[in-house]
Amino acid sequence: MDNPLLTHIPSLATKALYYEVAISPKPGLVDRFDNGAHSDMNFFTFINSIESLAPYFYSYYQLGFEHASDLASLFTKLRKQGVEAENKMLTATKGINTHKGANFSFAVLLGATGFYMQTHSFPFSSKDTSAILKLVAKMTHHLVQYDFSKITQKDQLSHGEKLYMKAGTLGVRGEAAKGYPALSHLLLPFLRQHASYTDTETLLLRGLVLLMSQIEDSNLLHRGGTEGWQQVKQHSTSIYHSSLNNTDFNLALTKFNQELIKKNLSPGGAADLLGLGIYFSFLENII
Ligand SMILES: CC(C)(COP(=O)(O)OP(=O)(O)OC[C@H]1O[C@@H](n2cnc3c(N)ncnc32)[C@H](O[C@H]2O[C@H](COP(=O)(O)OP(=O)(O)OP(=O)(O)O)[C@@H](O)[C@H]2O)[C@@H]1O)[C@@H](O)C(=O)NCCC(=O)NCCS
Ligand SMILES: Nc1ncnc2[nH]cnc12
Repeated sequence: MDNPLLTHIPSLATKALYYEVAISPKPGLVDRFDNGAHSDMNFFTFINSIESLAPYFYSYYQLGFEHASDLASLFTKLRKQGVEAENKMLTATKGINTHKGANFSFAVLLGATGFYMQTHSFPFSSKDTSAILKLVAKMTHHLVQYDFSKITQKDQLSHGEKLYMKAGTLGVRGEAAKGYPALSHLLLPFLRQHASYTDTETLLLRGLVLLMSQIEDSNLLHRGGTEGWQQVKQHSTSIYHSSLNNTDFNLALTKFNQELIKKNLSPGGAADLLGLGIYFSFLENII
C-alpha cells in the first residue's frame, strides 16, 4: 500500500469503537465498569468483535478509494463485504450481536470516505464530513424500499424488520438513507462546540446522553416498546439540560444505569451513533 491514509483512516474507525465501549459509566450499555442491561456480552466480547471487524474496515475504505463507477455499484460491493464481516463478527462473539449496526454504518461511511478521498485531502473540516454524509445518503437512498419490499418473503425477521412491520420504524437503514442527521444536526455540532473541553470521556458521555434524548433507537423500542423508549428519552433530556458538574453528571449516569438494568433497556442505537461520531471527531481533530 503506497498511500498511508489507506491504513490511517480505517484505523480511526477501529479506535472509535474502542473509545465507545470504553467510556464509562454508560446507562444500560456495556462499559469498563459493568455489562449494563446485557447478560450475554461484556467488555471482552466487544474487544473480540472489534478485532474481527478491523480488517473489513480497511476493505471498505479501499473499495471506496478504488471505485471508479456510480455509488449504487459501490454499495453492492460494500454490502457483499459487510455480510461477510457480520458473519465473522458473530463467530468472534459466539453469535451475539455486538456491532451489527456499527458494521453496516462503517461499511457505508468508510466506503464513502474512500470515494471522497480520491479527490480531497486530509485533515478534515466539517464541510468534508458533511460531503461524506451526503454521499452516504445518495448511496443508500434506495435501501429502505429495497430491503423492506422483500420482507414478506423472509422466514425469519430481525428485530429491525419486525419493528418496521409493526410501526414503520426505519432503524439504521433510515439513518443512512437520510445521511445520518443525528450526526450532522445533533452530535457533531455539540462536539465541535465543545472541542476545547479537556475531559474527553465526559464530553463523549454528554454527547451520548444528547443522542439518547432524541433519536429513535430501535434497540430500546424492541426491548421496551414505545413506553420504554419515551422514558429513556425523557430521563436523558432531563440529565442533559440539568447543567450538572462532572461529578454530579457521573453520579446521575450511574443511577440511570441501575434503572435501565432493572428495566432491561439498552440504548444500543445511540451507542453505535456515538461510535460513528467519534470517528468523525478524529477526522476533524475535535478530540
Ligand atoms: C442493515 C442491517 C444491519 C439491519 O439490521 P436490522 O434489520 O436488525 O435493523 P435495525 O434494527 O435497524 O439495525 C440494526 C442495529 O442498528 C443499531 N441501531 C438501532 N437503532 C439505530 C439508530 N436509530 N441509528 C443507528 N443505529 C441504530 C442497533 O445496534 C445496536 O443494538 C445492538 C443490539 O441489537 P439487538 O440484537 O437488536 O438487540 P438485543 O437487545 O441485544 O437482542 P436480544 O438479545 O434481545 O435478541 C447493539 O449491539 C448495537 O449494535 C441495531 O441492532 C442488516 O440486516 C444488514 O444489511 N446486514 C448486512 C451486512 C452489512 O452490514 N452490510 C454492510 C454494507 S451495506
Ligand atoms: N457499549 C455497548 N453496549 C451495548 N451495546 C452496544 N452496541 C454498541 N455499543 C454498545
